[in-house]
Amino acid sequence: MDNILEITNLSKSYGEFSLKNINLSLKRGYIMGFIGPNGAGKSTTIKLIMNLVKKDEGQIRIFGLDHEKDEIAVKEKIGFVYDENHFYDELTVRELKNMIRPFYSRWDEGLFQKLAKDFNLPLKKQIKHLSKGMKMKFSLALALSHGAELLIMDEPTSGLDPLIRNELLEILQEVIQDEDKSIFFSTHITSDLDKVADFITLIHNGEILLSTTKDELLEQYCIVKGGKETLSETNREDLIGLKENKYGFEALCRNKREAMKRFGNSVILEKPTLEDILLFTTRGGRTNVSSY
Ligand SMILES: Nc1ncnc2c1ncn2[C@@H]1O[C@H](COP(=O)(O)OP(=O)(O)OP(=O)(O)O)[C@@H](O)[C@H]1O
Repeated sequence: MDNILEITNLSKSYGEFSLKNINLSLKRGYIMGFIGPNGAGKSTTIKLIMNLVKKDEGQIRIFGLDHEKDEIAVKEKIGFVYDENHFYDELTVRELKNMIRPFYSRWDEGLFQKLAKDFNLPLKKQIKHLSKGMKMKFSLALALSHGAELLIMDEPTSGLDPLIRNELLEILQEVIQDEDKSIFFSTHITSDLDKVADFITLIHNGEILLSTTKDELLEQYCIVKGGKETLSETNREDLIGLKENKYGFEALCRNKREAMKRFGNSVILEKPTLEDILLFTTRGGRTNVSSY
């Protein structure tokens, strides 16, 4: 297996919040969606990968290299696209591109010009006058023009209107046609991932609750709905995010076959969306989630 990103036993503590023993890996040529509610630890994990904050423990290997010791070599091949205005506001798009370009030995000016055209980037406009969607596309054009093999994107679609979001997702799908590239993409908008993600990693309270292929997740998990009388001490053990009221219950189950065996025809089994999986696994109440 050719892992482009491999995180092993990563921990980081910030007083009240801590990332606990994070393990995940991403293969070359795939898109991983990194989902979790607000404050789950997504940005912290990304900052640790980018070596913007120091880890307490663990190992992060990117392209097989250590992210601290080999930082320069690693960063040449990473495109970091994130959701804050990190640009010099007064510069124009062209001026900023010219400032960034010398830092990358593999810069491809022809590709930048092509992307600028495809994305309709206004080269003469000051950064401060770009819309959020345009800033995101500019950031992506910079990343692709320096030959990034791994795109790390922190909430790239948040705050974008549905049209621009869709456009951005289509661009990502095109990027991934090049089998050498991989994308690690954090979001709390799960519908973005329905379309593009190959793998899903879910983080909650600083812990990875699951990390697997999207198809496996959507095929194996199911929502169980039924009357209260169908719940027993044994069959409730496998239920995730169980909600009960006086009429009945609903919960998520990790294994559709197991749910069929346990409940038979007495309940309704529904196919969950990624959003359902996120909501059931992270909401209060009884949870029972394995770490894959
Ligand atoms: N520098 C810091 N010092 C102290 N606490 C921090 C620091 N950075 C983040 N935290 C805390 O760590 C927790 C996780 O934050 P993080 O930004 O990683 O979450 P997130 O999953 O990206 O959330 P969101 O979707 O809201 O951006 C939060 O409780 C946050 O307050």
